[in-house]
Parts: sequence; structure tokens; C-alpha cells
Amino acid sequence: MLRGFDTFRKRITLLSGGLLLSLSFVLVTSFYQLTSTRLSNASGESLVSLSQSISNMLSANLLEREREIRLLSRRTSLYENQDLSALQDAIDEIRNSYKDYAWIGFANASGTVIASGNGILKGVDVSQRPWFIHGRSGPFVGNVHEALLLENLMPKPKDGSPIRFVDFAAPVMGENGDFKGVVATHADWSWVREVLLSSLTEASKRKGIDIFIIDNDKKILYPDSNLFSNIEVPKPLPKDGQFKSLIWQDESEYLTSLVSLNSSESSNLGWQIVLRQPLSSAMSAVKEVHTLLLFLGVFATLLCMLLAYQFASTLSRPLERLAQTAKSIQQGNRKETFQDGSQLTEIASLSRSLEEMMSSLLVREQSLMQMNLTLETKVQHRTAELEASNRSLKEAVRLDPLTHSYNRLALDEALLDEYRLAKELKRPFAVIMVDADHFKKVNDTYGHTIGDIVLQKIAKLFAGVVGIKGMVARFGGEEFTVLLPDTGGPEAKDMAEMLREAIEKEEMTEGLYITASFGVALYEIDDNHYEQVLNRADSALYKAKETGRNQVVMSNK
Ligand SMILES: Nc1nc2c(ncn2[C@@H]2O[C@H](COP(=O)(O)OP(=O)(O)OP(=O)(O)O)[C@@H](O)[C@H]2O)c(=O)[nH]1
Repeated sequence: MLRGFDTFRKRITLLSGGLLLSLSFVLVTSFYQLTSTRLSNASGESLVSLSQSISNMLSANLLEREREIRLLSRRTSLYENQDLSALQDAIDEIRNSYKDYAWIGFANASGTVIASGNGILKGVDVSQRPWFIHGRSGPFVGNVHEALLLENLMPKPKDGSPIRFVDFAAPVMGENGDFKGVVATHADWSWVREVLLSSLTEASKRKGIDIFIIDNDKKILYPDSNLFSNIEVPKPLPKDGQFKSLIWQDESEYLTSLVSLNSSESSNLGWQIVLRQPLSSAMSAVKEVHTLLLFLGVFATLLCMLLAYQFASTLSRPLERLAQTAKSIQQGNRKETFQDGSQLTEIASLSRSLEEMMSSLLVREQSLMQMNLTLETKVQHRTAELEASNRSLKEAVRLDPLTHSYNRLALDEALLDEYRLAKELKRPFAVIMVDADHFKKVNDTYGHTIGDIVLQKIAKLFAGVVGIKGMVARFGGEEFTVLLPDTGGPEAKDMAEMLREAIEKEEMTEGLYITASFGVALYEIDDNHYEQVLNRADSALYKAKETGRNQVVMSNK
């Protein structure tokens, strides 16, 4: 899972970064939730309060228009004169004072206009107009409607929208309480736009707030330009004096507030002021703060990761130095020391422990080396002893215990070597077979012990005479063999003669002299075994015995 993050530094950096990033995310998200809810509420309440003030302004304006027409209706003196010139003057005065009156006039009891601003509609029958019908019985404020009679008499609005009016009417009663007619004004609907625009501050405009006036049937009365002609308000709308977030026709979400228009009994038009503000614009401040906080969170995370990396380095660096020291010591650098000088207690303690372990290992190594050296010396010594003992054993095995001459085994080995050399190098060798004469008599006469001494003397004598020229071996019993390497017939015969004479002359023990017979044979080129030489020497010896003893007989093959 953490492959690639195999160091202290990387893991601590990753861990701290991850933790801080998660924490930042949680904090920023919580903050966003909290602030967006609060801001949404604050924006909504501000919309409601703006709606309220617009409603107040609008209703104050309506009341003023209503009061104006009522006051005009109560100035009975204006209606006394037959020519109504005073009324005409008052009408003109009022019209001049308030530019949004599109029409102002007085219709008599039968519904014929007899005085009006600029004389418009004078003489026209208005008895069927709602304002006249309702105005007869009391003050009346009519809902907004399109112009009918005045359609062709008024200049058209520039945006192409139809001419609309709101009618204000009041009955005119004589002093006797008789009905004289109805005085009425048609206020151009555009006054509403002015009222609304004047109520919107620059800040509200920047926030993208739109204002709507709707009637009881939720039909939009304002704005009435083509631009908004297809707009419908979403349903259900918030309750009076409240706000909520609604999806409008353009699929966008808007904070929407609703406030009913305060109006008098007579002018209960059922208008409602609806304000909407795009939720994105209401939340833009929160979004900016959110983005800033996210940026700060990422920045803080990176900073923290950097610090964590530095911190982890201070932990791992001494450990790496200890590992390097251990490696260096392993490679043979015994002068290295684990003393790191770290101020961290744990690292210092680890250094001390490693140093102590190293010292103890070095001491053990020294003692092991010493033991090894001693052991090696001992082994060498023992090996030398063993080799010497082997050598002496080998020699002992090849010596005759009585005479200390070579025995038959040694003779056979030497004969084999000599035979091979003779074959390879074509080098001659000779064999002398010797047998003491009448040795049985010696034993019988002097005893076996003297017999042994005689045999020892013969051996010693032969060794002295032969020397380095050959090898003397006891063949068995009282019989000896002399091997003479690289020796031809004459030299061999001479040697046999010398040996015979030496025995003959030697006093073996007090007054005891003996003789011996000799058979001499030479290696022949066509021999295929050294025993053939031995056999020939033995035959020659047999001949020497047969023909008188104490003589040398050469084998003639
Ligand atoms: N004291 C002693 N006598 C030995 C030893 N080995 C053999 N003999 C004796 O040597 C004698 C050999 O006798 P023989 O083979 O009859 O021959 P000889 O008496 O020497 O007579 P010729 O060889 O015919 O001259 C025997 O009496 C053996 O006991 C030995 O190691 N010590």
C-alpha cells in the first residue's frame, strides 16, 4: 500500500499532508455549509425587507393618488359653475403637477365627460367604463388595464408595450347629497416602473435583483415589456413576508421573496411584490471565501509537508549515519565509531548500545582469532607428529625386528622399483642370495640365542660392506638378499666375494666362525618379473650349496 514510501521522511510527510488536507477539507466544507446557510438566510431576509420597502413605497404612492382624487371630488365648489372653468383649471393644475396622469376628467351623472385635461374625451360617454360604474358608489382604484378609449389619443410607449392605466375615481356629490358625477384619473402604468426603479439601490442592481408585481391570479403585471412577456412565476411561491429558494423557468435557482401590497379598503388590488435574486450571486461572496480558504488550506498543507519532511529528516539522518557506520565496520573499518553526538535521547541511547555491542563483538573476535591461531599451531604440531610416527611406522613395518635389516616387504618394494627402472632406463641390477652354511648346527651347538646373535652380526657385517651401493634384506630364516642397483655381473660377483670373505673372517662369538654360500643373478632384458631374477639367484645359491658351500656361484641364466 505504501510502496515507494519506504522512508521515515516520505511517510511522515505523506501522513501530515494527508491529515492536514483532510482537516482543511472538513473545516472548509463545514465553514462553507454554515456560511452559505447564514448568507442565504441573510440575503433572503434582505430581499424580504427590500420587498417590504417597495411595497410601502408603492402603496404610499397609490394612497396619494387616491387621496388626490378624493380631495378633488370633495371640492364641491369646482362643480357649481355651469362652465366648469374652475374644475378645468384644477384639473390642469393637477395634471401639470403630476406628469404620470395620462388623463384626468369629470363625467356627469349620466356618464358623459364634461371636463378633462387638454379636453381629451370631452363629450364621450364613459358610463360603461368600470371606473365610472364603481366610482359612482365610492372611491375606486381600478386594476391595471390596457387603454381603450385613449388608445389612439396617447403617444405609444417606445418599447412597444401597450398603453396601460390604473384608474382612480371618486363620486362627486352636491351639497344636498345629490350625485353629480364621477371625477377620475388614469395614471400611466409607467409610474410603477419609476417607483420601483427609484426603490432599487445601485447595490441591489449589481446583485441582479429582479422585481415583479403579480395580481391575485399570479399573473405578472410588472414588468410588462416584451422582455418579460413569457415569464411565469414558479409555484408555490413563498408565503407573505417570507422567502425561499426556487427554480424559475430558466432552470436557474433564485432566492425568491414575496410581500403583499398594503392598500386601503377601496384599493384592495391584491398585488404582490415578488423579488428574485440569482442564488449564485447571493452566494458569490461565500464562494470567493471558500476558494480562498481552499487555497489557504492547500498552501498550509504544502507548508506543513515541507516542515514535516524537515522534521523527519532530523530523525532519520542520525539513523542513516548509524547504518553507514555499521556498513563501514562490516567492510573492515574497525576505527569507525557509533558515537553520533545526537541530542535526541533515543538516538544517543541507540548509539551507545551499538558502540557497546561493537566493542564486545570486537573483543570476542580477537579471542576467537587467538583461539584459532592456537588451534592451527596445535594441528600443525600434531600433523607433524603424526607424519613422523607414520614414517617410523612405515620404516618399522619394513625392518626385520631381529637384525634391523630390511625385511621381505621392503625387499619386494625395492625390487619392483628397480625392475621398473631397469625396464624404463635399460639399467642393470644384480641380486645376491646368501644362506649361512650349516646354521642348524650352530643352533644345535650354541643354542638359539647365539644363533640369533650370529644372524645379527651377519646383518651388521653386510650393511657395513654394501654401504650405499645397495640394500641388505633378511630374506627369511638364516637367508639374506643383497640388491645392487645399476650393477653389472663383475661388480656383483666382487661384492659377493667381499661378503663371503667378511663372514669367513669374522669371529661370530668366542671361537665360532661360520661360512655362507652365495648365488648371484643379473637382471635380463627379457625378464618380465623381478622374481625371475630372485629365482635365478636362488638357483645359483643352490648350486653353491651343492658344490661345496662357502663359495660364490654366478647364475648363467
Ligand atoms: N637361532 C636361530 N635359528 C634359526 C632362525 N631361523 C632359522 N634358524 C635355523 O636355521 C636352521 C636351518 O637349517 P637347515 O635348513 O637344515 O640348513 P643348514 O643347517 O644351515 O644346512 P645347509 O643350509 O644345508 O648348509 C634351522 O635349524 C633353523 O631352526 C632364527 O631366527 N634363529
